[in-house]
Amino acid sequence: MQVTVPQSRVHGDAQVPPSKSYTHRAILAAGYSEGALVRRPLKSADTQETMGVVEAFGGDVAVVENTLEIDGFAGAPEAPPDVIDCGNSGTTMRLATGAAALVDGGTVLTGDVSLRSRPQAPLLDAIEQLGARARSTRGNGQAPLVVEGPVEGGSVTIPGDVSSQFVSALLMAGAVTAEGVDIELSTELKSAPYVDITLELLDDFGVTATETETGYRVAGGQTYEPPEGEYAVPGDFSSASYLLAAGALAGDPEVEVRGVYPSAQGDSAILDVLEAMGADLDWHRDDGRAVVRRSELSGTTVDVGDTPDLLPTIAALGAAADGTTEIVNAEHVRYKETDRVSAMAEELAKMGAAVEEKRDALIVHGGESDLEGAAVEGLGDHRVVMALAVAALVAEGETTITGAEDVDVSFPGFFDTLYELGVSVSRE
Ligand SMILES: O=C(O)C1=C[C@@H](OP(=O)(O)O)[C@@H](O)[C@H](O)C1
Ligand SMILES: C=C(OP(=O)(O)O)C(=O)O
Repeated sequence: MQVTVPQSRVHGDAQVPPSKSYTHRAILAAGYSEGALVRRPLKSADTQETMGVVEAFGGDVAVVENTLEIDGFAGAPEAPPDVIDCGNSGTTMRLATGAAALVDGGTVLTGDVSLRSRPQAPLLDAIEQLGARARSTRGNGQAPLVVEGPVEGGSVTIPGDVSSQFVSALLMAGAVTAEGVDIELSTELKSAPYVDITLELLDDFGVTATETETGYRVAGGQTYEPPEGEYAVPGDFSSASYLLAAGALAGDPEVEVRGVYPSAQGDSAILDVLEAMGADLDWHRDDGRAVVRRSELSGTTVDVGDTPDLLPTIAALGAAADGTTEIVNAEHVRYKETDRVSAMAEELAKMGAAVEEKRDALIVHGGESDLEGAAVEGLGDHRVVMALAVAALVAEGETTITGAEDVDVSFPGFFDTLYELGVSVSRE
């Protein structure tokens, strides 16, 4: 699907969708339990893949209105009856690979063309360190993957600068091993707040895991069980970032974003980034509302080491702001659904932005000329599509974006929400 977004003003209020990261973890944690309810889950393409994983390992997931009723596999995933296809979802593949290490038997995992190009080797290597077999069928560290368990637990050394999801996967699986898992990081950890999300979610399911001086540790023999048998998912700050950015660039005069309560989500930093760029906003933390008014923005420097998913949004903001925006510590942002550093450089350039790409940084020289509507590509990446739609709000004329259906990965109602905020989006 291609969408056309005309230069527009936005006004009104919008509810953010539930968090993708918490939903994935809650579904799998319920899978590791005897059974649990997950309230207000994100229903999207990626979280659907994680529901499939729980079923593949012997659990059951029923969608009943706004709740997932999950029968778990009680810490003992069964050998899946078929190949597990994780679609486009890196989180699903990494968390499922961790669970596969517990299976007394073999698990084969694959995904779409994007996911089959993303790095998995450090996780495979960690599982081998725990004594199981874990291979990439092509020997290139990418899916398809074959994992043959079971592991009993133990110690692993793993780099932290490729994906934090490897750590999250080992912690979630490690809790139900006999011996537990000790993770030593051999490099600095990127995307660290996502491990904090994992620790918080584990705690909510009655599982203890801790940060150590050199990494993380989870004791074995633990049982997943949320209080009262249920867990409610909070709102998603990565998704909120597009709506907040839309308000700052094109609010007429303001947009109210609802469902943004203080959270372990690193991407809540979007509010600080917007303030640093000069946005006029109020974050009412107690009632989870942020009101953002159209503002003259100026460039800033943002380190996205902790917040890789904000890069596309910040790049779009930078293209419309005065002065230079430097997005640094961004090398790991190249290992996503697409290489987002080069994707944003190329697509924003088509809209007239002056963008410089470095291996680990994206430098956007905003305000040198006005953005112009253009034909741009979503490149199979939901966040690229949404960030380009935000830039389109302030680009002269109209912008067409290909692959707009990819928003289904994390924010299925994204274009409906823009429409409700007053943007005459057309789809073909
Ligand atoms: O664990 C998670 O929920 C996620 C971790 C991050 O990935 P990396 O840890 O691979 O950077 C993030 O980019 C992704 O969207 C979601
Ligand atoms: C990178 C992302 O997700 P995943 O790693 O789960 O594919 C994302 O949502 O931006």
